Amino acid sequence: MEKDADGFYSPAPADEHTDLIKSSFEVSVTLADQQADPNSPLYSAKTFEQLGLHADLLKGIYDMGFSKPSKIQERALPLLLSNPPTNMIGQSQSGTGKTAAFVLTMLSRVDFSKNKTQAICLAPSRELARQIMSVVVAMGKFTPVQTEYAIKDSLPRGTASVSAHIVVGTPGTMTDLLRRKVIDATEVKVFVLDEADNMLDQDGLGDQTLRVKNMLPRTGVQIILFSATFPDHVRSFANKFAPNANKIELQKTEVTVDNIHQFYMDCKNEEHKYDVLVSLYQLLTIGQSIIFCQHRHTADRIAQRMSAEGHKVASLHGAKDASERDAIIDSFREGREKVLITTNVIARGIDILQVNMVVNYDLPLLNERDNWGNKGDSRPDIETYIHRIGRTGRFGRKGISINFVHNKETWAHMEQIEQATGKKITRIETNDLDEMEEQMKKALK
Ligand SMILES: Nc1ncnc2c1ncn2[C@@H]1O[C@H](COP(=O)(O)OP(=O)(O)OP(=O)(O)O)[C@@H](O)[C@H]1O
Repeated sequence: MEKDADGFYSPAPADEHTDLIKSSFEVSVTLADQQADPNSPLYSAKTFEQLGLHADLLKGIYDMGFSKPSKIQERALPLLLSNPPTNMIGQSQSGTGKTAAFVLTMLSRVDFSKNKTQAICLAPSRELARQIMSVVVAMGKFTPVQTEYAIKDSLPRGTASVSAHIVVGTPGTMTDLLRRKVIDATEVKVFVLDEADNMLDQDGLGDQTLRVKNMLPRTGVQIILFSATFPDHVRSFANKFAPNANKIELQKTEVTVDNIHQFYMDCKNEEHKYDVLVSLYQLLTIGQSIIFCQHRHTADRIAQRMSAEGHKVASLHGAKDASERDAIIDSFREGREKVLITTNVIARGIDILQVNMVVNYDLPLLNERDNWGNKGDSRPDIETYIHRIGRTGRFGRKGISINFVHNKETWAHMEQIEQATGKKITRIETNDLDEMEEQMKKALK
């Protein structure tokens, strides 16, 4: 099975199982080469057969077109599947296959003869929850797995109870369904947090996630935390949340993958950023692109302006209603839209292989407030940066990110990002389209 036009999995013609990574530019690197390179995060010495998976799940994996596990899958799966179940805190770069590791664990631990919820997975956005569900359904294709969403507007009004084996959702709706006993948690034995550092952050979803955990059985639940990033300030909470966990960790400088080439453009001012973005349009539409803004209103404003000037772009953010959000991301997955202007709502986890360019129209910032709630000095949000650029360069593919800087402050932010990630960010001139195209082609080769 390969991803269909919707970006979800569906059966592929037999001859389409190829290791060649497709891109709009000619690409010579093959996935097989990378999976044979011990320095690659995709490397594995083992086969899926050696990881102790059930035959029905192996069928699901091969049907998705996977041939070898990645490093995180090889290392995590034996630990995740061993008995007695042990908690896991797992870190691996963006786009290296963490989803399969936790989805296979949920599917392996479910007793399909019991119509009870046995695994719960939380993600920070409805878009990511829906994507994870598509992987559960694809990998579980040869099992009798029943699934249900816990995302806004997903259950018909008046649903009294859910008996699905696996429930995937966002923390607010999950809390609501557990509290109202629509989901019976008494038989839950696996609890997964994808993007765990974000889910546990006290400034973010931490409280809600803890509320969900407190409604699960006190013992006998295997807690699985996965992310590409685990900043120091959430590590200690993660250790408490998933006690005695097996840990797979990355060094700080290993967190970004080398196949994403990072650039910056020195814009004159805020308005010039818009002009530069418009001048990039042709390059943005060679493959697909995601443009990240700090605020919803910026995303809307840019999208409206560009549309009015005849460019085809879409915008997506958390202020849109659920059905509209689903339609926009589905349309982008299908490739009907090539440029998506958005906020941090889809900075994490979203896996669309055709995305070969990410633009940080605004660099991501931490919400710094002093004790009185006033805005203090701004600092770049390094983790969000890493996740944003990780929307390209999925599973060994090449990708490009471009940061727009336009004043002293944004320059300083970019330098801090460069320092923290240990990766060079190369300048591209804003006024030389040919050179820009050349650089980009080189980066994608
Ligand atoms: N063993 C494999 N062989 C081939 N493709 C794989 C394999 N494992 C995962 N993939 C593919 O790699 C892509 C990235 O996987 P996934 O979305 O799980 O990454 P991730 O590590 O969760 O990234 P992020 O940190 O951004 O959430 C997906 O398209 C997935 O189908």
